[in-house]
Amino acid sequence: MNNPDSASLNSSSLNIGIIGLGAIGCLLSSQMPKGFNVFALPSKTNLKSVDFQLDKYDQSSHYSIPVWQDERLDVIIICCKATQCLSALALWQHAIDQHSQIVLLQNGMGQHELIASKLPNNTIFAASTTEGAYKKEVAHKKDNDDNNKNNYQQHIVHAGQGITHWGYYSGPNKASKPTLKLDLSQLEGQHKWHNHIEEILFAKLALNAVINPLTVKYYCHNGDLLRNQAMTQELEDLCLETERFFTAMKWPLDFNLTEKVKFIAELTAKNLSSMLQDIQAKRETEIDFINGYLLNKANKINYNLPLHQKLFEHIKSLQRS
Ligand SMILES: NC(=O)C1=CN([C@@H]2O[C@H](COP(=O)(O)OP(=O)(O)OC[C@H]3O[C@@H](n4cnc5c(N)ncnc54)[C@H](OP(=O)(O)O)[C@@H]3O)[C@@H](O)[C@H]2O)C=CC1
Ligand SMILES: CC(C)(CO)C(=O)C(=O)O
Repeated sequence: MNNPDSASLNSSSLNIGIIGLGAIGCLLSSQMPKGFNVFALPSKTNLKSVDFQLDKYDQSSHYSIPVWQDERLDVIIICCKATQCLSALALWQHAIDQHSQIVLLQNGMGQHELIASKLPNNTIFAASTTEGAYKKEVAHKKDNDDNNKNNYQQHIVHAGQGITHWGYYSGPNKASKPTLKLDLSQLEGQHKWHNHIEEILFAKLALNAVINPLTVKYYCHNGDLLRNQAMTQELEDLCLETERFFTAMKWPLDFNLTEKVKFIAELTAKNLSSMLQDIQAKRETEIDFINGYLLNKANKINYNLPLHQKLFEHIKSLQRS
């Protein structure tokens, strides 16, 4: 289902800002139709544009997204990691006015509450994607001092097609169920409006909280979790602990978690989880917003999650080393 009311808005006159031009931010900006006014809000504020090559369906295309100058932004989509949301907001706070709709597009949970508390007058939406994309390399960096134009060239690979769900999260006019100004039907790829986006966020959280830390613990591809009896047993135990906690919290999970985790691990058998990729690249992981989010909520009701706790401490110790 598409966002019901947005089609009546003239999307081409909208100004869309994208904070975080990494793998998903670049992919999403490439999915905006020509004629949309899309502006980049990257981590390097001195750029004039963010330029990237995107490989998808065996084709390479080049994109150049102008960096936001002072345009009024109707919709701002935050595409950085959950851990980076607060600093990204601080960096680009001046680009946000109270009419800007904010969309958070990350794995994990907790960042929505943090951002909503910083922007109580803005309507917040959440999005979650099963698309797969990665940054191949920084091909080159051009500095043209003559016209003071700096371009930062990235190479993004769209590795797996998926679906992006969008939905209302929070805001000052909750009762009126505000709709997103962006008409999702005009975007390339699969984009769907969801009336209860928390369901999607919680489902992704449960999957990530099992697959990601286990692949780090065993330093393995997703599918390898199912090739060893002891590892599979641990995966099943972790699924059970997670499912029981979701039930205790009355969080939605309308599928059998063990079956779903096994299905996704098999479907993505040759993939390295995003958490393992972060560990390998010595980047901060999203553990605080995945297993850490569960532990935080569990602490508040004196609920024990021993398996999550152990994995959390393990990943944290790896991050420190
Ligand atoms: N990649 C994928 O296939 C998938 C990713 N996701 C989720 O999507 C989210 C984004 O992931 P992904 O695109 O892979 O991550 P990336 O690391 O590729 O991109 C994050 C981007 O945010 C930028 N950024 C960091 N801090 C700031 C800041 N203060 N202001 C502006 N920009 C900032 C980074 O810039 P810099 O590099 O300069 O720090 C980087 O370009 C994550 O939550 C991830 O879990 C979900 C499904 C699939
Ligand atoms: C579902 C999974 C585990 C697939 O790799 C993922 O979303 C991730 O790596 O973050």
